[in-house]
Amino acid sequence: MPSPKSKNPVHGGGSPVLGSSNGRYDFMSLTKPLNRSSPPHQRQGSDPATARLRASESPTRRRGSSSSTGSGQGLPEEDGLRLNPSFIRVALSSLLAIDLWMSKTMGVCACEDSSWGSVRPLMKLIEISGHGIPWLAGTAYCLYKSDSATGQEVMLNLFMGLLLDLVLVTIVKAVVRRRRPAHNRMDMFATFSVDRFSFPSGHATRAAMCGRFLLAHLVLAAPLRFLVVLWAALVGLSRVLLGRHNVTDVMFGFWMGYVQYNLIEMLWLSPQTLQGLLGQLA
Ligand SMILES: CC(C)=CCC/C(C)=C/CC/C(C)=C/COP(=O)(O)O
Repeated sequence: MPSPKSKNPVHGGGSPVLGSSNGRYDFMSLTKPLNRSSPPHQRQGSDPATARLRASESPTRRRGSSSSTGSGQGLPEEDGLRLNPSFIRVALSSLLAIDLWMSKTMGVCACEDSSWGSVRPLMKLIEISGHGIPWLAGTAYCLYKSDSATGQEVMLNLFMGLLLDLVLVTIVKAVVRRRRPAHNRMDMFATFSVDRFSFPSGHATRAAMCGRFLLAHLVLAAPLRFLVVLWAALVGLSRVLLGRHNVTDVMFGFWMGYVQYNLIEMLWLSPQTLQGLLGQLA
């Protein structure tokens, strides 16, 4: 049965607020109970004695109660609880709208005809510098060429980190399935089918993870450290400028890559661990 509020939402008294009914946003009362399905005589605590008892209960117990008194005393709390999901939904929708608007506005290199179309080749060069294939191939080459045990250990862990990154990003993309921005041209080099999804940006996760890895294990000189940070930031920025991603894809990607580096440190493969693993395999 349709709720009387959805028929005439503003006539409920109290302050109207946004809420969702049947997937559409309606106005709801802040001061009237929402559940009208049970008749008033079946509601708990409708007699004055029970209402007094309930009023003396601790806030925690009152919060746990699922009924409305109709007296107005416990209502703001209960309504507050009911309103939270709607508020979160409205906040998320607003954030999403801001994200889409910012991403579209910033996608100034999305194609040659775009306002910054002339910078597109440079952005695509930065894109390749954060691609998985050059990173995996370069790390494998350094691992092969390295003649010190420390060098091999570092390169091996970087390689494992890059594989871990590919797996985690693939899983998250497959679960979230967020489409790339409409203004993106799908002319990326060497992509998997899951790369038609945009959340999170694989380039951003790689840039953050490899950036942290380089700073912690390989790059010591201050100017070079600055360049590493600049490179990671440019990789992220280029994803939005090229129209490949929304801003939130890149921000989440940076966070995910940052956390992935912590995972590499936790799972760090020492030469002893490696020898043990290889020994078990042999
Ligand atoms: C050896 C092997 C399995 C290599 C795969 C490397 C590869 C194709 C990585 C995909 C890189 C890519 C296009 C990621 C998408 O990045 P977004 O920033 O657009 O999410």
